[in-house]
Amino acid sequence: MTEIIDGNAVAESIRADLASEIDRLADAGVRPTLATVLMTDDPASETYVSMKQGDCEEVGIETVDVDIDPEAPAEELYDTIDDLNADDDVDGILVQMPVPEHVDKREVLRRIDPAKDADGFHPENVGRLVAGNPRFIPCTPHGIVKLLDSVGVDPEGKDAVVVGRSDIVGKPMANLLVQKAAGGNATVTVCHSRTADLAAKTRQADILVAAAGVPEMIDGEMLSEGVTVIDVGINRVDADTEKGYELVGDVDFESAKAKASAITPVPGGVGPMTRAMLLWNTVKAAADDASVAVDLP
Ligand SMILES: Nc1nc(=O)c2c([nH]1)NC[C@@H]1CN(c3ccc(C(=O)N[C@@H](CCC(=O)O)C(=O)O)cc3)C=[N+]21
Repeated sequence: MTEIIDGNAVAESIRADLASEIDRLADAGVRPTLATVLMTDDPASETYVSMKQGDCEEVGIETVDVDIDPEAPAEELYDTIDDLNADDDVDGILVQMPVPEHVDKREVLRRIDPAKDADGFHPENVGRLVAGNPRFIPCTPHGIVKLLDSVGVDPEGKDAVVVGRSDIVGKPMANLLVQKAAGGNATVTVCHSRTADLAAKTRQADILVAAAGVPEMIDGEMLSEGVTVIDVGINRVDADTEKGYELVGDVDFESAKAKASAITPVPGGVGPMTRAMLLWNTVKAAADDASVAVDLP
């Protein structure tokens, strides 16, 4: 029987644990606050940001919600970041990606105070992760480590194959899987659009993480029996539904499920975990700032 990994349930349990740590912080007079900055009209981005705000409300994290006209000069975003950095009430900052073309994305990531970097994308935090001394771990790969743990899959000694080398998922995922710490000690192969004979690599996988952003590119033919499949893809494809689209992953679910011992669905797999670990980073930022000890899940 293939286990369907329930990201909603794991995320719910992490939120419950975080909520009790947030109560503990409240006793110490600390109220974690996350600022979200949205500089786009993209409906998917708007949906994600409003879901993140709903999660915050559920666990007792305050939110500051900044909307910037996508046509505004880049300086407006840079100034907003400076203001949020200087605001003692703000613990975590998230600038929703992608930002418009005329904004320098690298400048955005550099500009966020690394101590408030709820995404873990600042070069200092990336460096710390690679050096084996992480502070904020990027939310999607961090959530995937928790999902593997939830089904008792320990990466140690296993062959892990990551498809996709993005800065926000593929690269930090590979780093976590190879690190000398819990959730790591795997043998990691990172594949991408220039990989020759992708299927030969993916068939080696005990753990397959699909994060290329290409709908259903990984199918059962490319997998070996017993693999654990983690599907990071959240692709909106046109469909005859009420919303006019449906969500599909980077994995062809049915054929992959036939080979897998465990697999994440889309939706309801990795997505909810990305949001849960954003809360985790925000609580950590607030606790570190106030020098209050917390026991994070
Ligand atoms: N600075 C920044 N940080 C991010 O973490 C970030 C970002 N920018 N830009 C966009 C991506 C995408 N992302 C998602 C998170 C959760 C779901 C999620 O919860 N999905 C639900 C369903 C969503 C739906 O119904 O549309 C699920 O998979 O079950 C999706 C996508 C965070 N991102």
